[in-house]
Amino acid sequence: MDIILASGSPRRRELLARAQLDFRVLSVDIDETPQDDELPKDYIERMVATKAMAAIEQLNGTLEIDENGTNELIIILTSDTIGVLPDGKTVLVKPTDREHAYSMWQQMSDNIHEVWTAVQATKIQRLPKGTEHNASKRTQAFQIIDQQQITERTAVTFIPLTTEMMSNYWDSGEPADKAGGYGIQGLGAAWVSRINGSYTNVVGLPLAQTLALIKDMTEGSEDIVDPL
Ligand SMILES: Cc1cn([C@H]2C[C@H](O)[C@@H](COP(=O)(O)OP(=O)(O)OP(=O)(O)O)O2)c(=O)[nH]c1=O
Repeated sequence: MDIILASGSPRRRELLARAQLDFRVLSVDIDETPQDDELPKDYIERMVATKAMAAIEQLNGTLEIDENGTNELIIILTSDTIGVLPDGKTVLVKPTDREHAYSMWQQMSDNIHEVWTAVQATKIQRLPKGTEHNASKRTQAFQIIDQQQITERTAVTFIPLTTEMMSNYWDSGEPADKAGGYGIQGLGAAWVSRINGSYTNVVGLPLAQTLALIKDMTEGSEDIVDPL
């Protein structure tokens, strides 16, 4: 069973590598803009599903890699991390600029927010040669045979933040590509007084839960993946 981590996040790659299983990485690029009034649950589930479809599209474009018909079953892992404010509605994504980061941090200062990471495992099978079909002029070489999603939540408490702290942190460059504009694994750790829940979930991939998902999806098959 091939495992593909469809993610451009170096953090996710590092976390999954700790499980010592073989996997390939594919970068996907999708529009991550939340829709108006989209609830966190709807947004995060839409994100992991859209990333999975984008990954399958990319695989369709690289047919020659699997031309000899080996590795017919593939599990694609996609993931998305957001912050959610105590109102249960406000989604914290990656900051678009300094002002956006400040406005998120002001709401997180001296407060508890949740970090949610959703993971989707999509099991696909390569169609036998000659049975690929055309949909919207693109050759579909795979069919989805199973897909499961999990969402893990971790409560994170921030210390009170001053404007100077926010300014210095933004200037470090660390916040730009991270949900809620901070990295608990980096300088952002100094702002976190407490967490309740999975640490790896905050960093972007709840490792134990992701491995359980992979195991569950491969159970009963010839090559069950049982990491560590
Ligand atoms: C809260 C928090 C988030 N993050 C990161 C995890 C995710 O990489 C990122 C949220 O953006 P995502 O859209 O979830 O992921 P991504 O764009 O980095 O990667 P891809 O979509 O290709 O899988 O924020 C941290 O690294 N540390 C933290 O403490």
